[in-house]
Amino acid sequence: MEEKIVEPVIAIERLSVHFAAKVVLKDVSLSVFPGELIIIVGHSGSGKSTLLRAINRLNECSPDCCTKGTIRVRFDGMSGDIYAGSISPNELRRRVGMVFQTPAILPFSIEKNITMPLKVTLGLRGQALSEHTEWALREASLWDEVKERLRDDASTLSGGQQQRLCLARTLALQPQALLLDEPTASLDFRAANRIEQLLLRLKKHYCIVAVSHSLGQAKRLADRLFILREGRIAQEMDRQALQDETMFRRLIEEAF
Ligand SMILES: Nc1ncnc2c1ncn2[C@@H]1O[C@H](COP(=O)(O)OP(=O)(O)OP(=O)(O)O)[C@@H](O)[C@H]1O
Repeated sequence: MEEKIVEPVIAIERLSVHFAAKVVLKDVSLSVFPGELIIIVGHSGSGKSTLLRAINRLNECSPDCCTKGTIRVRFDGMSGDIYAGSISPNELRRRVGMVFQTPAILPFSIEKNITMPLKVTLGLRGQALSEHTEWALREASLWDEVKERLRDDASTLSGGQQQRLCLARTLALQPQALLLDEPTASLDFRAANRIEQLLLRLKKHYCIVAVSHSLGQAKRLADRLFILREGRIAQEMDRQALQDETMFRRLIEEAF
């Protein structure tokens, strides 16, 4: 029987990023396959957030940023090198949703945090708008907690709920990949655990690249782990290496 070749959804090749004279990423290559959850770890300042931001071209918001190398994507309705000029950053960011470390809620009600981007970006109105809003809140495992208080200000939610609201807002635009920058960093154990369970469910439908400071979290969640050191990939571990305690410790010691 012919073996089916699985193509990566995101293929990063020899990516280098500078801010003015400062080299932050050097020759980074990694691929993300369908349904994979990739975790990036590394010391503070090793370039983890810069790598995430390169995938949806957010580094370009800094005028002194220079990016070299390629990032090829294969999404429904979009394929090619995102830096080659034929893909618009806005279209790219719809397909590659990003959630930041500190929940970036909008200063409106819980409901409006979802409906506003849906109206502006997808032009939804009426019944379609409310159905899609409910779908996104369910997808982020938040609906049952907020369905009776949709008109309350989003700032009245707990930190973990705000993080899931941000995730719901990202999912509402139906991305094909998710970039998560330390999604549980500001949460207590219980709230972090809820997000972890949610990510394990979501990875069946989206490919996910997450930055984490927790090796325990990486062991629990990652299909593959990448360790960044001074802007380069110092180590890659697959699920087997992550589960083998002796190998895991040896590779971590080598890389850090
Ligand atoms: N817009 C920018 N302009 C100049 N330097 C930047 C910019 N963004 C990031 N840097 C620098 O790039 C380096 C890597 O930053 P980055 O945020 O990617 O690190 P990180 O590994 O995510 O760190 P942390 O774990 O502390 O969040 C840092 O030295 C940072 O100061």
